[in-house]
Amino acid sequence: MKTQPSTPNRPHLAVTLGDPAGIGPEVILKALADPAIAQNCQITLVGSRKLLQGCYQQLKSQTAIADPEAFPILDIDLNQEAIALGTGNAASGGASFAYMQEAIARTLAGDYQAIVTGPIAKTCWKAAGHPYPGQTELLAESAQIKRFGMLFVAKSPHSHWTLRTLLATTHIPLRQVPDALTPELLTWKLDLLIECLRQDFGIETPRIAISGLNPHSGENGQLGTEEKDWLIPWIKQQQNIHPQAIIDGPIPPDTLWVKPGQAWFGTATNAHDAYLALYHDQGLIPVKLMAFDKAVNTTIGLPFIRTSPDHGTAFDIAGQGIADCASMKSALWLAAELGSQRMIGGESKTLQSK
Ligand SMILES: NC(=O)c1ccc[n+]([C@@H]2O[C@H](COP(=O)([O-])OP(=O)(O)OC[C@H]3O[C@@H](n4cnc5c(N)ncnc54)[C@H](O)[C@@H]3O)[C@@H](O)[C@H]2O)c1
Ligand SMILES: N[C@H](C(=O)O)[C@H](O)COP(=O)(O)O
Repeated sequence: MKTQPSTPNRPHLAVTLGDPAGIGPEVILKALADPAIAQNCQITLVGSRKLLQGCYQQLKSQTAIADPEAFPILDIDLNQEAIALGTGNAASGGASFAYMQEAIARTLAGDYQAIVTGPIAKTCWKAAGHPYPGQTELLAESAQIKRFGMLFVAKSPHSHWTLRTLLATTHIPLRQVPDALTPELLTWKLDLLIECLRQDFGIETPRIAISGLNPHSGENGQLGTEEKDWLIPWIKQQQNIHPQAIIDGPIPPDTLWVKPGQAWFGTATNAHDAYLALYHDQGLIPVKLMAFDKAVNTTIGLPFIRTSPDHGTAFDIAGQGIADCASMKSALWLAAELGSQRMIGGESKTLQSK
């Protein structure tokens, strides 16, 4: 398939279908039923044409859904017979991995400015012989990037305030978290976050809140010593290193989320521009509680833009036509917005009809 060149300020997005047994194809076609998205970017679908057509035929009578033939399709048809909606397996994992590989290779070759990924199941990748912790790590490895981050971005429909949460550690067992957290790790995660807030979100003097690890941030060593031993001195050091940023913390991990919760519902105006959570569920429980239907998983530090919905494959509802496409829509919007900003050299550009 020949790819079209990107037109000025209208970035070209490669949209991978995710696990073909999950809700990825459904939420992508539902999101693309909104014509405003394609006004602001070019879309190429990466995955099985047959699967997309099947999804469209099955759901077109019951819901607003885009005809996949309205978009270029990079057709990758792999062992279709072994794939059953709602049951992820090695075949579905192998297919979603192949979609990603193709999208990444073409993006690195310059065909696309961004990759928007449908959800995959890590167990299915493992069953197919690809034991990556997630798509994030495959993207970073393929781009030969060692320093990258998982940032969740969600715009409140109530107040229009934006919640940004970076996870310092991601897909590791909880038991390993305290050992994985080091001043070195947090230093480059914070550097990456500050750079991203400036470059992609136009926030020159970002206010960042950093979570503690232990209950009440250790209560002066009584409930855990990481804060006293190194986190508090490290934060003081970072405040000196980054005079153009305001860095607060460690804030006790429970109360950290009170202000963003209020800002989300419009009852506080002084929440931080970004939050650095120390582990996966410390950051993602509040994000998904507030914004499961809005949040976008963004990989920062890559040479291209990557966004994804915050939800997973939802095998339990695949094929029923009831999957909510709002998070996928937000992922497409954010990729288009960040892509067009980078194309015009970092100047902010508001998208049409958002
Ligand atoms: N972007 C990604 O690739 C991504 C993100 C999160 C989880 N995952 C993976 O997905 C798999 C399943 O994870 P899980 O069960 O923890 O989370 P999940 O998000 O797939 O499902 C959690 C619950 O939310 C519901 N749900 C999810 N998305 C929905 C939508 N758009 N509309 C309506 N209901 C929705 C599901 O039906 C389920 O009840 C795992 O393998 C996980 O690693 C992938
Ligand atoms: N931790 C993410 C979430 O819960 O939404 C998700 O699993 C990310 O996975 P990828 O690395 O595949 O984007």
